[in-house]
Amino acid sequence: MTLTQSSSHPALAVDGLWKVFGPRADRIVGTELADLSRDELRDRTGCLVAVRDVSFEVATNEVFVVMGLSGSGKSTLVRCLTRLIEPTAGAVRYDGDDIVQADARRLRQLRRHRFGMVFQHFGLLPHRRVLDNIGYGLEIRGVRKAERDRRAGEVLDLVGLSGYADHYPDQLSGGMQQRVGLGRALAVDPQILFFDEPFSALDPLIRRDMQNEVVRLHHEVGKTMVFITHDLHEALRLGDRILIMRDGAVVQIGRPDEVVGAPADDYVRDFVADVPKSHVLTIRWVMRPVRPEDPLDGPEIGPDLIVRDAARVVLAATAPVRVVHDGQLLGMVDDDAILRVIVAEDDRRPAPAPRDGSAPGPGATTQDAEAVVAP
Ligand SMILES: Nc1ncnc2c1ncn2[C@@H]1O[C@H](COP(=O)(O)OP(=O)(O)OP(=O)(O)O)[C@@H](O)[C@H]1O
Repeated sequence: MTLTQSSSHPALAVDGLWKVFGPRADRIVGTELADLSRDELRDRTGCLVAVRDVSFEVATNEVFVVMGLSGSGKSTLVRCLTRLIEPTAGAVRYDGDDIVQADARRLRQLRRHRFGMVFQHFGLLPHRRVLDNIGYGLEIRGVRKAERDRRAGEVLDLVGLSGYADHYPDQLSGGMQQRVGLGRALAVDPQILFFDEPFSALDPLIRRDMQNEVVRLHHEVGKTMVFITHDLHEALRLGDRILIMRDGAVVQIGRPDEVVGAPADDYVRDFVADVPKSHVLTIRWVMRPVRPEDPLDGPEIGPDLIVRDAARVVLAATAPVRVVHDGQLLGMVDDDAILRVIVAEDDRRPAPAPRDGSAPGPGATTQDAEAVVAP
């Protein structure tokens, strides 16, 4: 998971997307009615705005996570992306092809050939073996049985279910059933995989296992993934970038370190308050400008190294560590900067502001930089 920002040719581009439930929903979009409170809007029109003018892009091979509390509109959003729910307004483009404008035939084609979906309730066919469940999408595409079984067999190994081809879903644990769901989505070799809270029903250990599985699969097959969750830790673990939603609208889109290091508002700040910052923030967030008197013979590290992973090198060094990218010296890191982040995780009392004018990460405010070291 190395991609951190959208490329010029995104796999998915969402532009001004709205979903309003209720009668004559399109009269709400972009008017002052949409600014009414939820209750007022319901009383006056019988409508509810579930997705509010949402725009974002997902780069090819990116893992893009949509996160928000229950009712914030995540499921509605992801269903609009494949038109399982009909958007009220806006565009959803795949390689430039707007799915909102697609006729029924084109829509079917897109769904069969481009998308894979993994939901919380696995939706497995109970009377079919694991192998046949995994091959189901290929069957719908009209792929012959021998080829289906060959491909399903490959995917079976990929999702860690070797030896379970002939089992039936009810003979498997929840985690294993979700592996079948994952396998079924992967078997058709989709361009984009959509996950709608796929692991919410699993117990925490299995859930972690499955998250690792997604990370591993992403490394192996390198798919574009859109992942919905209400769990911040899941979002931070999986996402190249995270979109945070509230009341149907986008509150922030950023890399995990940006969301944790520079939360857009109090809503996000609350979300990330308990995140161990050294596990998420990169060296970029704690380095300071180079001073003329700095010795330049210390060790060298990259700016995107996670603070926790850099701690050993920095704390063992006898000179300040140089932060270098593409041969360019970006800044320096001292023991202090590392310790401030780590100590702040144990001790949430206000700590002193940085003494050395440490450079906060890209786009951060002074307040954000202080929040990083002294939450
Ligand atoms: N078919 C529908 N008709 C009317 N309102 C709906 C419909 N589906 C969802 N909503 C409302 O839209 C809002 C967003 O719901 P949605 O399920 O997308 O949120 P969510 O963030 O996915 O929540 P959860 O995590 O609980 O599933 C909620 O207020 C919900 O009650």
